[in-house]
Amino acid sequence: MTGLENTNVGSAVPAEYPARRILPHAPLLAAARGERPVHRPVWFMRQAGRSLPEYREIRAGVGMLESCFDPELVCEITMQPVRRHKVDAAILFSDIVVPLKAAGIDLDIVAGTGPVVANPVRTAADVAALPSLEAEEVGAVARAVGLLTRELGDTPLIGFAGAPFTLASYLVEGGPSRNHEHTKALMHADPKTWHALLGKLTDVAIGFLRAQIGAGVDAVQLFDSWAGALSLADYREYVLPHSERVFAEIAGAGVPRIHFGVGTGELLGAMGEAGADVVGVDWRIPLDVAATRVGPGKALQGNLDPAILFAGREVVEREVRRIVAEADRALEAGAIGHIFNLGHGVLPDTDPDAITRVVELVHSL
Ligand SMILES: O=C(O)CCc1c2[nH]c(c1CC(=O)O)Cc1[nH]c(c(CC(=O)O)c1CCC(=O)O)Cc1[nH]c(c(CC(=O)O)c1CCC(=O)O)Cc1[nH]c(c(CCC(=O)O)c1CC(=O)O)C2
Repeated sequence: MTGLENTNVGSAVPAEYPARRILPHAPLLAAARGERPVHRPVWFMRQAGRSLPEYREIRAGVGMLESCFDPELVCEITMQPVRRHKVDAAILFSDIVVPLKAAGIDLDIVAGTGPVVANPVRTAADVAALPSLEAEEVGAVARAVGLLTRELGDTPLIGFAGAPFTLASYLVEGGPSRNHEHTKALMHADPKTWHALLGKLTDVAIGFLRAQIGAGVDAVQLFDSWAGALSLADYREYVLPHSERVFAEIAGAGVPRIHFGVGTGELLGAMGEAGADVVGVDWRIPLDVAATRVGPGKALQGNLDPAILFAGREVVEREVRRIVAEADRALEAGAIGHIFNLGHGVLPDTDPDAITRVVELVHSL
């Protein structure tokens, strides 16, 4: 019993995917598909957010989750880094817990902490009581995507969802966690309940991604930010089948799929099996080494350490050049493309001008 049986895929499933923008020359989409981009694409996780004064200004007095359900505000916040940095992709301003909130789970995002869940999920009864995600509950997000596809012109829009394991960790721990002890205890002590929980969260992720794809995003990223807390054996047994189902259920949409985690150096081979087109790599492993672990036929994304942006122009330039050289060696080692990114999100106090300079440098290489 893997817990994968008779799980209904979330009802946030459009009948069919409406026509999407055709962006024949978008470097991000070309790199993801192994075609030759006109220049090396670059974007940054968390590019929309606290590093930008214009973000802090427009968010003043508006709650984080409240802002995620305001289509016009989501559109403006998403556009801010695109206008300022001239990045090769926009990433939808939302959060990994948005579909959980939309489904009716009692949680909030506490500044300086992150998502906090009122009633942590610990038992089979808690799992059985979890609500499923209905399409209309994320209608505001779909409307934001619609506004953005008109505003963005030829720049692709990346949608995203939290991966089943990372979402489960927030629900079981009740908030950010260093050791994930309640999550791992449930995983090992009650596999049946664990797989039932991940099955429900897989449906939520699929439903959230399908709502975004149906509204016109051009690529998607699955954030398994906490997967690095797991051993390879546990990742394969308790997590991979569920992440695999997310990618399989959205494969028909024909949009590039990016699979990202943090601290995943030992998991890259298994993550490569989940079925995504691109694997995001954190800064702890060189991209050419990552290419040998992920296996051939995938594009790679990454992987500048976000902290390097605080080290001054010379260091940033040296490190960007190193990563581009490692990416070119990765292409010789079987990777089909490279999307320049950080190894995790932009840190809140980053100098926005340092980010703009990285875009200019990457485009010049
Ligand atoms: O420190 C805090 O105030 C809580 C930050 C936090 C949030 N969600 C959270 C966390 C935990 C964490 O990031 O460590 C929880 C969260 N949100 C997200 C992730 C995935 C990840 O970043 O690894 C996670 C888990 C991060 C982790 O636990 O390591 C995803 C996320 N949040 C967000 C976005 C969208 C975007 O950046 O455009 C995205 C996805 C796209 C991306 O990463 O680029 C946006 C977001 N979420 C949030 C914020 C801060 C809101 C504010 O105070 O103005 C912001 C904006 C910003 O980062 O400045 C809230």
